[in-house]
Amino acid sequence: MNRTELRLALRTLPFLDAHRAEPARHVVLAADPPKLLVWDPGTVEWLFRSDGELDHPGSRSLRPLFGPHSLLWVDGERHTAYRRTLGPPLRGRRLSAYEGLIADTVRDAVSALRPGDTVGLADWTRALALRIIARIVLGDLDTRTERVLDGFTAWIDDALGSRRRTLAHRFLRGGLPRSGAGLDAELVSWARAESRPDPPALAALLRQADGPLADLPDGELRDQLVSLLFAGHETTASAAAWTLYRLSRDEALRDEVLAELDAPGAAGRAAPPASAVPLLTSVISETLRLAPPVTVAENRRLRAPARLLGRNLPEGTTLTTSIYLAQRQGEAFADPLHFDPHRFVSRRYDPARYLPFGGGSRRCLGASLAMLELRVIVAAVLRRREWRCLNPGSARLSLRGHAMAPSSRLRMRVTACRD
Ligand code: HEM
Repeated sequence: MNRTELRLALRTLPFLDAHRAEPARHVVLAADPPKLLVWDPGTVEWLFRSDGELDHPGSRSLRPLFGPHSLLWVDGERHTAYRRTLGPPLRGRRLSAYEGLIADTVRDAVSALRPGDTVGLADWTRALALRIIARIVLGDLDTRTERVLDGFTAWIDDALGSRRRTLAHRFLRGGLPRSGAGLDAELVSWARAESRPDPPALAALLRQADGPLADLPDGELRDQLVSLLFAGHETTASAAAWTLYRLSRDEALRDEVLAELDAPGAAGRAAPPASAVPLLTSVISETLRLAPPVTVAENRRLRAPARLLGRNLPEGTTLTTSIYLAQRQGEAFADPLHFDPHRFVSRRYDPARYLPFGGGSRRCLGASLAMLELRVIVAAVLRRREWRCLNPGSARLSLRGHAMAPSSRLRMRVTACRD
């Protein structure tokens, strides 16, 4: 790791902010083999369009956590088979089958919030999002599986919970802590157990898959479970926390969103459709713009030389798209550092400039699920509770592994129940 990469690893956000106005819209991180961080829209568009001819090697920090078989970095027919198995249930009409399960999980979490309670916002949304994705991936929860989730959380906290510890693990101890054979075995046995048939647990769909995914070995199944649980909760939790925080700080905006939730089309629906709540959807979109939970898309590596960014780049070059910087450019977003949800109402942005879920053939598999969860969580909290932030000074962007989450110090005090 050279000095530029070290600066990026140690002081990520200051490093990125310092390059925001860089006219070339890329930074060379390493020379041999070349590694570039890019946010030039033409290059981002090319990368997404060329995805089928690129390798996706994964990142140094996440690869050891998710394992070598994770669908995040397999390529070719195995990757296609994973997307064909897991993609359709997570969008369109099949996704709505999970609405009840999501709404029930959110209802229980909100019911537990009593007036006078103080909660760490990031931890609260993280625990909730993990319960939701665990029920979608693995099936329903009982006391034994609750303990498995506790073990999963303890492991992820150890690996990523503190930036300093994460860096110490990586640089001083030779890598992030592994999940351990016990936790892996428990996850696999949960995934292989009979689960509710409807809506199906994603693990059951993997168990029943044929073609390249028939008879998945335990090790490969474990990598997909960890990948789905992790990718499916840290991200959504971060977006939920930021959205709830923004709304708690802006009463007028909160009242506008509440009025929308009371209007025909949304009233009485725990999972209001996006079309019925355009302002709420815009608040979420603007939150994902300024605080993208995933700051960089997956690494893309050239299999053949290419001319990009005015340079001749050799085979083996790694290009990493900076979602954070792409979404803070003034030519696409007027007054780019200002939080303004109305910029998203009845407006769509170029997918190479607004890309919280990445793009191309690796675009986030859970994008529609995440947006649905966010609508359900925000609608339930706004309708049923009033709370205020006790320490807005802690509402700074901070990194947790690759995810950009609010600091775990950010606390909310529940002031009233509306039920
Ligand atoms: C707000 C929430 C979320 C955000 C911002 C987010 C963002 C992303 C991004 C940026 C990528 C990389 C895309 C690329 O490189 O082009 C990705 C990949 C992925 N995400 Fe999400 N994600 C979210 C929620 C979820 C959820 C709920 C799931 C659960 C299924 C999920 C599963 C995945 C998977 C499996 C991939 C790898 C796709 C592939 O390589 O084919 N994500 N996500």
